[in-house]
Amino acid sequence: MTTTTDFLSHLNPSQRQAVEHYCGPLLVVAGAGSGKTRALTYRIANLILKHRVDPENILAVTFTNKAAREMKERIQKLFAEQLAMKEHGQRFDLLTEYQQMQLRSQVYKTTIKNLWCGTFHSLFSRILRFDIEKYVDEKGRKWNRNFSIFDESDVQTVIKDIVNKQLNLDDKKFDARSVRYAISNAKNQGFSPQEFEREQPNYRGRVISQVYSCYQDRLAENNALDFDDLILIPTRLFQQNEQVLGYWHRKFCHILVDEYQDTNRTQYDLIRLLVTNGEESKSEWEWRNRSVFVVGDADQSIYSFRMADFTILLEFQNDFGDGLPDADTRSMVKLEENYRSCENILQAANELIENNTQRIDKILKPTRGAGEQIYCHKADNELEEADFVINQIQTLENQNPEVNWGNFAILYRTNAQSRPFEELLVRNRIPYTVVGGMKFYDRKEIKDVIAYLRAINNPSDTVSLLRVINTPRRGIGKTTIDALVNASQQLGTTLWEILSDETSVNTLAGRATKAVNNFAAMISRWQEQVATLPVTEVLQGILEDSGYVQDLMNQGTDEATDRVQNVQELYNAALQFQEENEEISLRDFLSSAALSSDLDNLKEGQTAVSLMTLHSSKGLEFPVVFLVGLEQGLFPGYRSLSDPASLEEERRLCYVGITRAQERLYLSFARERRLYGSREPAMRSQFLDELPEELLATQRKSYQTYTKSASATRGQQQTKQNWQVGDRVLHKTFGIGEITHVFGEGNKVSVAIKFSNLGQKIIDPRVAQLQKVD
Ligand SMILES: Nc1ncnc2c1ncn2[C@@H]1O[C@H](COP(=O)(O)OP(=O)(O)OP(=O)(O)O)[C@@H](O)[C@H]1O
Ligand SMILES: [Mg+2]
Repeated sequence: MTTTTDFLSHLNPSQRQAVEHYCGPLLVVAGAGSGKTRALTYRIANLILKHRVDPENILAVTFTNKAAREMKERIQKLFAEQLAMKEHGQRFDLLTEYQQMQLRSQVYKTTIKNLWCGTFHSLFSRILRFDIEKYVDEKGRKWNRNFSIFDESDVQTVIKDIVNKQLNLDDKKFDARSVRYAISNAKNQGFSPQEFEREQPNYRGRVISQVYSCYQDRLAENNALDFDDLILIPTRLFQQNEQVLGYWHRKFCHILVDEYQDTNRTQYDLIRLLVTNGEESKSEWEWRNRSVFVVGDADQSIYSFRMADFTILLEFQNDFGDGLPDADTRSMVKLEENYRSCENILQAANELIENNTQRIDKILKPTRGAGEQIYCHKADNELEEADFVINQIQTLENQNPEVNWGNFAILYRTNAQSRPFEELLVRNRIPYTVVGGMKFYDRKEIKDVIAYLRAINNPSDTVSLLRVINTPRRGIGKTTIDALVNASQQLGTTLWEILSDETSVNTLAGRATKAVNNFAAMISRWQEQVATLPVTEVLQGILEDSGYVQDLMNQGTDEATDRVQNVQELYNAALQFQEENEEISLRDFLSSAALSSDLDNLKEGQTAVSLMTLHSSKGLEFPVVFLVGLEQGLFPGYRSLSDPASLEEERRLCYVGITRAQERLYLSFARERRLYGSREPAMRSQFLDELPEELLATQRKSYQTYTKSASATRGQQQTKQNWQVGDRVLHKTFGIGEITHVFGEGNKVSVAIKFSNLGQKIIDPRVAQLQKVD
């Protein structure tokens, strides 16, 4: 008979030490692929199985929704295996399908559904659905439980409106994007508009703080929150209200955080408040039956542009170990074996990251064989690079029966790089997903339908009402809408209060009176029914009543048919949501929709090539990885070339990319690239030069075939000017340097020169009047 802790045999001794840790703080630091996430997952299982912790008392924070789902699936599997032995005396995989299904559903009901496991945003939006009514902001404003979550495009709409109409600012100087970024930064640092204004030394900053203040007014008027609020407001609420904090502190006795190196200050504040109940430190006694367990790798900290701060990880032991004897030795575990990547890949990653100065040295030992060499491909341009990658994918897929499309990932620095790969994948009929690209929930038709649901759920949500009031067209024109909006602004009421009052509508809406009244009556009707009907019925009902789908069908174009299918897919999502969740009200569905991304659609074992930015690839692994666009100015990015700290961040990003690969890694760069419109010569990334040469193979054969076809389309190759790699040259400003690359042909030639103090620069020799020196 198997015991309940048998699953611990899947762990090495250090992982086991981490998993079996029960009370107090514990930090697990280790390099990529060393089983940190596995340790965290198993620890949850161990808390429940061995220490009999109620799943409701566990809070597990992951970096993506996909990671949360995977974690829950793993735990479900572990538990089902345990139950199989206990109830049937058999291994799970030997049971009948029916028995397996029964066990899984039993585990789901008793454990998984009660576990609080998700991203910071999803977990804390759930907490706000309980408690936001107890929160009061600095101006005394309140929100109710049905709050809407504004996504990026809602936020941009609101900001544009404030800049252009409310404050009459020049939208070139105060473009919505940069203003939004500044406001988001302020929020991530925990500043209210007033606090932010006090920090501003100049005119621009003060104007932005004014926009911030108006923006907060709008959010409050709409009973809405943005993504940053989902973190900031719980922090404030916890600081404001001891009882609320006390409740959640008592509830979550065990808190676990994955990817802790990418936590920002406000997220950290939240965790700290929950762990300590707002007290300075905890004595040994107070840690009884309580723990905080975080795992991370400072070398994989890649979100500093979102204010992530890996010193939070480095300070963990001081932060939470205060008041404990020998906190230093007791509260940290290091993992040193890498289980993911073949030795060559791992060695390349290790050598690369050693070039960073800001790091703590750590050991990462291979457990797998050397594997293949890393292939480095030099392409003529971005099209030929894509050609190379897709060819390799096809060849590997054809040659190996056990390989499927899901084994491949193409990773790039910026989203804009995906297009040539996508085009070739489509042309070759290879299934693929773009992770984190155009999100399903960003599509127009989905946003329209969601806006209907949001307006029903939260009638104060003017942004949503305005989106659907005349979609599909029902004869409510701009003049009527303006009149209604103006009236609401002048009276200081919500738009809905005007719309739902027939007398006001009759006075204001002119010829559109009937249409407006019908629209308002339709929304009210569904508002009344929402409490008693499942989401799917509300959705179907509003789609019929509003004529939205009918209108699309009448259009009869391919595009409209696509849109109808997407709306159908949303219905499927609602259905799935109802089947999977306990809390199935419309507001919960809207929260989950607002927080999902395409990353969620990538299911385990799915057979499609994955395309994503390096940032989205964190925590994932693939047998074959193509890391493309390794060029100076692209990766590392242009701005980081003159800023050592951000160069180190780019290097960490490269480390993340390399360590996603399990068996094969391909690196590529192009000599010339068209990006954002213009075609520019490019130079191989310095990161390539930082990798051990003996591990790299250049694919001569395929390189030659590809260059042949590419140059054939361009016509005869012209001879280069007499500049050659290795030439020593004198530049009138930068002094003497050595040519490392020659780009372009004929009179379009440019050269890369390495200057001893300045690094490499690309220069047009004619403009710079370069002179050769001996
Ligand atoms: N003790 C072990 N024995 C065998 N395989 C293991 C062990 N621990 C982890 N693995 C496997 O190694 C791979 C990497 O594990 P995991 O994703 O947990 O690493 P990680 O440290 O979280 O990586 P990252 O830093 O990229 O997030 C996974 O496929 C996992 O199943
Ligand atoms: Mg991990």
